[in-house]
Amino acid sequence: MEVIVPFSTDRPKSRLSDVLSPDERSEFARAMLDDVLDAVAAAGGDPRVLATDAVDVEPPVTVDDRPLTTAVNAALDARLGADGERGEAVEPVAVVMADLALATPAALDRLFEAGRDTDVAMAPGRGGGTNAFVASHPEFRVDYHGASYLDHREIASEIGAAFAAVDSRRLGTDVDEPDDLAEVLIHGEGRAASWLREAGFELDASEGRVAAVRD
Ligand SMILES: Nc1nc2c(ncn2[C@@H]2O[C@H](COP(=O)(O)OP(=O)(O)OP(=O)(O)O)[C@@H](O)[C@H]2O)c(=O)[nH]1
Ligand SMILES: C[C@H](OP(=O)(O)O)C(=O)O
Repeated sequence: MEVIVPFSTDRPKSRLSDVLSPDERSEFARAMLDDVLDAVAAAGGDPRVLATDAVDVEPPVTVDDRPLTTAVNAALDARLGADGERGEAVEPVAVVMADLALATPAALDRLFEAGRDTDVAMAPGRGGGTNAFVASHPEFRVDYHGASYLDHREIASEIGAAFAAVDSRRLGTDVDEPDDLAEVLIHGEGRAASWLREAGFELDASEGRVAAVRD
C-alpha cells in the first residue's frame, strides 16, 4: 500500500520550543520521521515522504511547499490520474504523520488491514487531530487542523464513504507538546527515544504526573 508521510522541514515542532532549541527540534523531528518510515516499511507499506523541502531519506520524496491540507489533497488527486476517473474505486492509500514516535509495525498493520475493509479507516490523535488514515474512496479529501478527526468523519459521511475508527494508543500519540515526550521515553523503542536520552532527558516522577525533564 502506498503510504504518504507528510513532513515539515520548516520550523518543525514549534510547540516544543520551550524545551528544545530550533536545531534540536529539527533533529528530533527527523528521528521521529525515520522511526515512522521504518515502521511503515516493516508493516509492508510503501512509504513516500511529502515534504515542504528536500530531505535526505531512502524512500522517494515529493517536495510541495504548500500548506499541509493542500499538499495532501494534491497527492490524493494525483492518485486519481493513475487509477481512473473520479467515482471509480481506487487502490487504498494511507497518510501517516511523521510525528508518531510510538508507531509500531503491528499498530500500522492493524490500520492498513482496517483500510482494506472500509472506504476510510482513521486513527484519531488525542485532542481530535487525524494521525493516520487509509482511504480507498476516490472522493475523500482532507481538511487538517482543529478537530480534524470530526471534520474528516463528516467529509466521509457527505461523500457516502463507509468510515471506521481505529482505536490505537500508539497511533493516537502524536508528539506535539512537552508532556508527550514522557510517552516517548516510556514506550518508544526507536531513534526518537534514543535521541531524547542522548539529549539528556529522563523521566521525573517527583511532581505528580511523570514528566520528561533535563537539567
Ligand atoms: N508536507 C507538509 N507536512 C506538514 C506541514 N505541516 C506539518 N506537517 C507534518 O504533518 C504532521 C503533523 O504536524 P503538526 O503536529 O500539525 O505540525 P508540526 O509542524 O509538526 O508541529 P507544530 O509546529 O508544533 O505545530 C507532521 O508529520 C509534520 O511534519 C506542511 O505544511 N506540509
Ligand atoms: C495536522 C493536525 O495535527 P495536530 O495539530 O492535531 O497535531 C491534524 O491532525 O489535523
